[in-house]
Amino acid sequence: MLSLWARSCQRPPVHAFSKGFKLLGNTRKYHVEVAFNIRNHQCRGLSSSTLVRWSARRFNSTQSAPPPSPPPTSPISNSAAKRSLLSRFIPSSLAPKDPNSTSSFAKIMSLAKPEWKPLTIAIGLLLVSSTVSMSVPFTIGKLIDFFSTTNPQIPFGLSVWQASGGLMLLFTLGATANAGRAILMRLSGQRIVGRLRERTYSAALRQEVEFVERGEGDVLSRLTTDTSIVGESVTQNLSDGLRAIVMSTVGLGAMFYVSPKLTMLMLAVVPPVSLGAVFYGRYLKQLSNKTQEAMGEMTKIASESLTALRTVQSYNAIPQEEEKFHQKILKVLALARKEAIASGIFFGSTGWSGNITLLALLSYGGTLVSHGDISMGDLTSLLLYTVYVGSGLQMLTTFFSSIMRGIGAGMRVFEVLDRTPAIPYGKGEEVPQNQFETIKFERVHFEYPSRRGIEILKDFNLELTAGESVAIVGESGGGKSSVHSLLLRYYDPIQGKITCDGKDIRDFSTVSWRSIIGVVPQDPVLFTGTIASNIAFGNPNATREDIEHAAREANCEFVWGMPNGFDTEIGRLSLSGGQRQRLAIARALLKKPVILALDEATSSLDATSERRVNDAVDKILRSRQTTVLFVAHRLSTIARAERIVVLEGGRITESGTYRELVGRKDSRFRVLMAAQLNAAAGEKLYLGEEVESEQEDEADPENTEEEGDESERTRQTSS
Ligand SMILES: Nc1ncnc2c1ncn2[C@@H]1O[C@H](COP(=O)(O)OP(=O)(O)OP(=O)(O)O)[C@@H](O)[C@H]1O
Repeated sequence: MLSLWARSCQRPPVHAFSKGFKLLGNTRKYHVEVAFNIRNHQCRGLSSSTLVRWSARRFNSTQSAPPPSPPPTSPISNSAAKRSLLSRFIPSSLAPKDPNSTSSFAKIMSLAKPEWKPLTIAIGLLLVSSTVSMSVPFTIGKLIDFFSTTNPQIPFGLSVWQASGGLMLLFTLGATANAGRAILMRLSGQRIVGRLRERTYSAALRQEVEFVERGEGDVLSRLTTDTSIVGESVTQNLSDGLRAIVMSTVGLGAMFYVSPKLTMLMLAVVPPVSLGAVFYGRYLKQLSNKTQEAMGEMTKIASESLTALRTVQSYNAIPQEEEKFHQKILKVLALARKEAIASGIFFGSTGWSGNITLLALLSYGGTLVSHGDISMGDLTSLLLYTVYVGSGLQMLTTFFSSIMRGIGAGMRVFEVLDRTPAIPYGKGEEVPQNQFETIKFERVHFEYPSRRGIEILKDFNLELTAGESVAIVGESGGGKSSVHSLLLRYYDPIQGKITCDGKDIRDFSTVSWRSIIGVVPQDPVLFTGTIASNIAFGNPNATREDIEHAAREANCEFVWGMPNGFDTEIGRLSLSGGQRQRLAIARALLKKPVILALDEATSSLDATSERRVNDAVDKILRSRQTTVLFVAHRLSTIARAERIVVLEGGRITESGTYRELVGRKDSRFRVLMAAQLNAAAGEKLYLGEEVESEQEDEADPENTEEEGDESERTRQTSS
């Protein structure tokens, strides 16, 4: 009976797997989208407050809970945590000993601080409902004695109906208080989780891209499942814990009042159960951490293949992806099995010891009744109180293990929250004015943090002057895009520096620095929304005229042909490669960048799209208001740049105008271009086209020089 009762009272541990996903069905999509596009968020130089506001809007629109209040600007303070109202209610013996756990515990408690009002009311209601329910065994005992006497007397001279009515009122009061407590706790819990998610999300967005890109799944799992476990710990589990404490202490007090001898007998089971609870809780915390890590890996596999569904399907790689996911699921299940066995053993043995105690109480209590030491009603009350105390103790165990689980999850969440990004976000000086004279890469050495020991750039030097356009050419994988990554401060050099008018760009705030740079990546990313919102990404205040002007400048004429024009809803991949590039150019132009980092799309564009993109680029070059750093592959783009630099072996080996480089008989540039022209000629031959004359035209430096001269002339005229 005790075990049955206890089992019904015991809250099953929150299973992170199902719960996290259920809770986050809608929000998840957005987090995945953003986690995958973190470079875009950062390079747009969105201000922190805009990001938080924006994410909160998108986030809250998918939550049923009331909107969370704006996130506090300061990080969680430890001193505040120590003063936390709720921490006073947690017995110190329950607080974990490991210093990391202790601070995580304090921080978790501090999360409840803004909710102190509803939580205090909830605690008051909890006391009321617990007092009422604790009076039930006593009342039942009295009723049994009342009905088993020949001349029943109700205290205070009340009639049976009056007494019944009074009891009914009391129980209704208890039930109402219980309902109020549950509602307040749940709402506070949702608000706490909402706030925690917002803060974690903001912290994740501010990390250097490498951190998020290396463990996207893990960050998402922290953001979703771990935060909900923490929220659960701080409200629901805490409420259950308080209830358990009230039930056990009041129950024990009542038992001592009825029969000290029987109470001592019952207490024999408490020490072994408590010891078991401590070990069980600690073991569960370790398991919980491992489970969350395994969940992160699982999420990463799923999000990677779902976002690349076209590739997965085109390569018939569904079985392969299923197998990878299955392996991760097996890992999660192995951990869940360990947890199931541990909880089975623990709850089975506590239930067994509870039943044995009850049996002992019945036998010894029966003897006491037969000797007339206690009444039948007293024995009944005592047995019922034992059940209450037993279930209270079991709830305490669950509470302890849930708190341990919450601490484990909290440590993972706070790891992101408290992490200092390797590239500080938004700290540093403002870029003085929106114009500069030179940007220099000075003796830059660079290697990716994930591939230490492999230098991509070795003693790389490059100078850009205001308004100049420079094309970096080189072999694939030579490090051209890495130069852009360094310029945008996705990474910092391991040696050397990048300076703007002599000042190291590391001294500038990343927000301010990135705000002067427009980026057109090789494979531009679109966000779910309208074409207008995609062009205005990072420029929430742009007017429709600004957006249309930028679109016109970028040759996005296809937008006017769409049924809903700029209000056409698009998804990640719902435009062609060329359209996406032009849209990305419009997005960059809207920002009115001082520097434009343009990574040319190579294979995705056909001849017409290429021409449209190049026309758009020409317009930018003609204005000479923007310094352009191209990563270029196609001769048609390369010829447009005022200066070409050849990147080989991690350094610049040649530099000059198109005419100069082509004019040098032994230049590496000629070799690189010849390889490209041969490839192009091969393509045309394959298509059965007449190539000779065209190839001659294109390969003849004189012809391309004319094109270069033409663009130079146009630039000079406009400037
Ligand atoms: N995030 C990363 N982590 C580790 N290594 C990377 C990363 N990105 C690129 N690399 C490596 O750095 C080298 C230079 O890459 P990068 O993209 O800069 O070359 P690229 O010249 O732009 O190539 P392509 O012309 O093919 O676009 C390559 O060997 C690549 O594998």
